[in-house]
Amino acid sequence: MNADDDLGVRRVGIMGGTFDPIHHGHLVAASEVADNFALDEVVFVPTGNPWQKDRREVSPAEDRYLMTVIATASNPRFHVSRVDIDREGPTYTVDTLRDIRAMYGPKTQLFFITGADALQRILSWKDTDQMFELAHFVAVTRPGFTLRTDHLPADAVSMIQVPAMAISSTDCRTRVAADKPVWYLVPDGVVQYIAKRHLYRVA
Ligand SMILES: Nc1ncnc2c1ncn2[C@@H]1O[C@H](COP(=O)(O)OP(=O)(O)OP(=O)(O)O)[C@@H](O)[C@H]1O
Ligand SMILES: O=C(O)c1ccc[n+]([C@@H]2O[C@H](COP(=O)([O-])O)[C@@H](O)[C@H]2O)c1
Repeated sequence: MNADDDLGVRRVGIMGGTFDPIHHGHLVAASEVADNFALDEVVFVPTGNPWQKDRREVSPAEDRYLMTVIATASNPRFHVSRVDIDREGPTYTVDTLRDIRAMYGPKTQLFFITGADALQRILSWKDTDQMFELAHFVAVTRPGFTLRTDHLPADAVSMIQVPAMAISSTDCRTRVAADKPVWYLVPDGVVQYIAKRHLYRVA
């Protein structure tokens, strides 16, 4: 138990991502941050309209949402929120944080989890000053990317080292398209969901 528990403050992690598909890199990142920051829970938030991704490549939101539900179902501290997929327009993290805060109430401390690659682009996101006021940002290491925070306000971001998972959603999609396996890169249920819905097949 930490000091915040005594005051009734709930520590909630937010793992935002396009999750097309969700893979073990996402799950390890969330689990490691939950452990390091004594989080009560982590809410996975699939994007609605990820405006910085190439839209042609993004699968329907309901497929990405369901894969996220399947991947997180076995962990009692992992949850999935529809706030970003149910909101119209481009997905901005400042809106995600406002919506989650409204749902959880003022006695909540929010921790937004992000990989090293996303952190490099974070100053191009919308309303970053407000974003940094709404949550503490936790950046995790990712193979192939340098984790640095010298361009960001010192007290807004923490960095942690997580076990290296050289997995990306892009690589998973490419593998499925080439008829190569994604077993053990993504949870078993997600492998089966991809096959059932014929996701990432070229024809
Ligand atoms: N292997 C990984 N290790 C650590 N963090 C990761 C890893 N993969 C993704 N992340 C982080 O998870 C968040 C969501 O990532 P996203 O859903 O875009 O997956 P992705 O693998 O980067 O996708 P894509 O290859 O389609 O760009 C981002 O903050 C990203 O930096
Ligand atoms: O707020 C923004 O402008 C913004 C711009 C790009 C990405 N994000 C968020 O960063 C998270 C990871 O995004 P992505 O595109 O790497 O899957 C996800 O929660 C996005 O909503 C947020």
